[in-house]
Amino acid sequence: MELPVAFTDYTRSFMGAEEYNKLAEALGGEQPVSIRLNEDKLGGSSFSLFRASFRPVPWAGTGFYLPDRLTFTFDPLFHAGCYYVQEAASMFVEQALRRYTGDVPVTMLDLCAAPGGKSTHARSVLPKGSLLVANEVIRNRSQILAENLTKWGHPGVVVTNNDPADFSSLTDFFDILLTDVPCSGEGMFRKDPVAVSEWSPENVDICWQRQRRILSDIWPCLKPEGILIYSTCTYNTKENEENVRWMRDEFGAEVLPLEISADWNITGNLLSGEDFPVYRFLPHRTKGEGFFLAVLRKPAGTGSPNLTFATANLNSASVNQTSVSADTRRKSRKPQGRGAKNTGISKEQLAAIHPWLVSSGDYEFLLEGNRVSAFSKSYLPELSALRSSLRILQAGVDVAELKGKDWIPAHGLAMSIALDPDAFAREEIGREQAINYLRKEAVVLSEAAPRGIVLLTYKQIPLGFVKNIGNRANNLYPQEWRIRSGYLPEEVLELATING
Ligand SMILES: C[S@@+](CC[C@H](N)C(=O)[O-])C[C@H]1O[C@@H](n2cnc3c(N)ncnc32)[C@H](O)[C@@H]1O
Repeated sequence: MELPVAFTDYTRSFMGAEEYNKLAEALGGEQPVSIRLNEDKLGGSSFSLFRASFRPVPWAGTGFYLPDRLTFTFDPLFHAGCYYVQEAASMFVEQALRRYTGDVPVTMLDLCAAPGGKSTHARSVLPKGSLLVANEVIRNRSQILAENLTKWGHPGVVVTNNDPADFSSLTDFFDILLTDVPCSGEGMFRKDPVAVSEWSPENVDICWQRQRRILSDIWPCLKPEGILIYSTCTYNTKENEENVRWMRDEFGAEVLPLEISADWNITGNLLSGEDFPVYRFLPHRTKGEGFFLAVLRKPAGTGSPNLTFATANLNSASVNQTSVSADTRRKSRKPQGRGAKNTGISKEQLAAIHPWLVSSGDYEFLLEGNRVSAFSKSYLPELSALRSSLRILQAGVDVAELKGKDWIPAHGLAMSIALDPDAFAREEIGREQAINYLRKEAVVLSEAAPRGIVLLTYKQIPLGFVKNIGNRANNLYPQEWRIRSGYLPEEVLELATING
């Protein structure tokens, strides 16, 4: 691989020639393939099977290296949210979450979340009863984020589409912040040739300045003693150690250690004269791409400082917009609840869909026009506060839409782990039919199949709904998520096959 000369010179200067040469050699080598399984959907037995057959990613309880790339697009279990294809090093976020969350539910913001690798991961690792807000500033990427989180199926998620500065009124709101910031992407050189062609020293400078602006914007939203996890997929110290040092000095943050095993071959601080704990993954030492992570704690009892960060090159957004106190926030706009007025939906109609969720009493059923979603009652004040400042794409489980007199269950419900398994008639289908269904083509079920709304399953995992009218079944799969490729590879390597 031909690397930019300025990158080579700079990286060699802080890594040393020997280490740099090994890195450069590894960048020309093969990329490992890794996935993270969804324990909530697959259950325990899949994990033991995988552990017996594949090498686990040592720092992630549900991560595995695969010998070959699965044919993800044509694997129904991929579309059903049973696993996420994720680069192994970035699964290290799990160590930070496990070390600094206990058993008590937390409110977490994943600020730069699309396409959703770390959000889906965090959602699997956070203490039970926690709320995750997953945000992405770029509109079309936020749709992909929402899709991936819907498929992952956890009900305790809000997806937003905002700039970091839009969070400014949510002071002292989150217990955990994850800032997996946009970066110069040196750690992706092996995976993505575009990252090499787009690299320049000027871009590194733009990146570290943008990262500081993002951090300044979001820091006030962290509660005192809250935890910020900072990560990049780049090697240079400007976007890594120097930004962590800047947060330490500017915000009074404490840089925290993680427990790691020597076998993981993680590299520490490479900034001369500093030894605060940071965690670097270098591809010649660990099986994965380049990754950097540090954990910082906000000092106790400091009200949020009014931080501003100005850069010469960027339009810096001020964070000093009008702030509301936590009390005022809690009194703000209440989401429309059960039996809300002016929707034309009666309490009786709404009651008919409550049994579709397990523990339905834990949820508030929220109406928007003819659509109903279910959101945890424990987080309604937080949802109100989020609603008052952010653009929310989805909150909780999308349950159903009333069409005429009939409730049509939403695809989000089929994907959700909150779905009551006995709520709908089920029909198990084979691979070919599953692919047709995911292409949103017509599906014909067996003569014996039940009529009406039927939940299709593949290997007993819910794939989505159809309305079976006998000679055909109307496909209720979301049009925008359908498999567009008409091509079907002759040999398909899917999770179900390699999982025995
Ligand atoms: C490294 S990627 C995130 C990857 C994601 N965390 C995951 O694990 O799948 C960084 C994200 O930041 C978003 N981004 C770009 N500019 C941004 C900005 N100014 N503020 C916040 N996020 C930004 C990008 O669109 C991108 O989705």
